[in-house]
Amino acid sequence: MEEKIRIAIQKSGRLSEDSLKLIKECGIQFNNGTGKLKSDSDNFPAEFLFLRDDDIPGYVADGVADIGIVGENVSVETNKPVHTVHKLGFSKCRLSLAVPRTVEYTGLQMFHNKNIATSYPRILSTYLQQEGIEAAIHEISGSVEIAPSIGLADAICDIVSSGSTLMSNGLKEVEVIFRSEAVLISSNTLSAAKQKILDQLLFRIKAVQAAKNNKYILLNAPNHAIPKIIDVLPGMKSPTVVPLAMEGWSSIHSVINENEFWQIIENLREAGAQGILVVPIEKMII
Ligand SMILES: Nc1ncnc2c1ncn2[C@@H]1O[C@H](COP(=O)(O)OP(=O)(O)OP(=O)(O)O)[C@@H](O)[C@H]1O
Ligand SMILES: O=P(O)(O)OC[C@H]1O[C@H](OP(=O)(O)OP(=O)(O)O)[C@H](O)[C@@H]1O
Ligand SMILES: [Mg+2]
Repeated sequence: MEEKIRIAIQKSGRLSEDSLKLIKECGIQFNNGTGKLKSDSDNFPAEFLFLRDDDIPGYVADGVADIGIVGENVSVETNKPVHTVHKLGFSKCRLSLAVPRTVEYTGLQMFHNKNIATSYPRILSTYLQQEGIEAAIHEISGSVEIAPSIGLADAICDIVSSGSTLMSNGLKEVEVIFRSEAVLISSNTLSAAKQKILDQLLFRIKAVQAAKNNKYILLNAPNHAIPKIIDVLPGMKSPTVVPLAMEGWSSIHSVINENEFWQIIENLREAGAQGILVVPIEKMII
């Protein structure tokens, strides 16, 4: 029988939608109808398991799943023997210490002998130990932000993204202790056949990510401006230059990175570029 890789994905929550989107962008089809907890792909050697995110590192470590998508926060907190294969760039958040808004924050020393509520006791205790702070950690599994207002703790350590949950619970963020994003994790003991499937999947993921981070650019320029424009454009190897029907003009094509996008556009205009078109890239194989 053909070998398949078992991929664990969060059933529903903050990671689910982007995880499914990434799999789809990798061209992998499967049916994840409501309530379905297991599904086979019909065009890639993979089987999907839909699980609670906290259980994913454990399943991957035990070999029940071969690979999985989880937040780094959960992977580090659960401390299971798994390998982090690749950062996926979504579900970005931070783990922060927060105190009631009315408290004047004077520094980490303030947490000495205080009671801190969190769902991340391992990450928090490692951090406090490194910083030489002795505090009591009160572990709770959810709705952590409520703890100070009901007298359960002096402070909290929880996930923050926009900060709006902290704000609506009368809290303020005072220290970031960990930054997280979704990661692909794998078992430390993959068979050679499964490793090969993982490599194929990774190749596709990297092509999808590269496409998102880059844009295809087309522009027109008078031929005398071409050397200056080529200096500005990076290109995958070097820009493509093709003559226009109009004598003395060319069309130049290249690929530019999202991060340097506006600076490059400005430089191109200064160098004499006209009619600049920027289009998204579907997949990019470097
Ligand atoms: N507000 C947020 N913004 C961005 N990423 C977040 C946010 N909250 C959580 N995450 C990331 O998404 C992961 C899953 O969050 P979610 O809230 O869905 O977990 P959960 O409630 O424990 O889900 P489950 O029911 O699967 O156990 C977190 O571990 C974290 O990495
Ligand atoms: O800074 P913010 O943008 O407000 O995001 C932070 C909140 O998001 C997460 O909870 P979520 O909304 O996923 O609910 P949950 O606690 O039920 O998982 C997290 O546990 C925080 O409470
Ligand atoms: Mg969970």
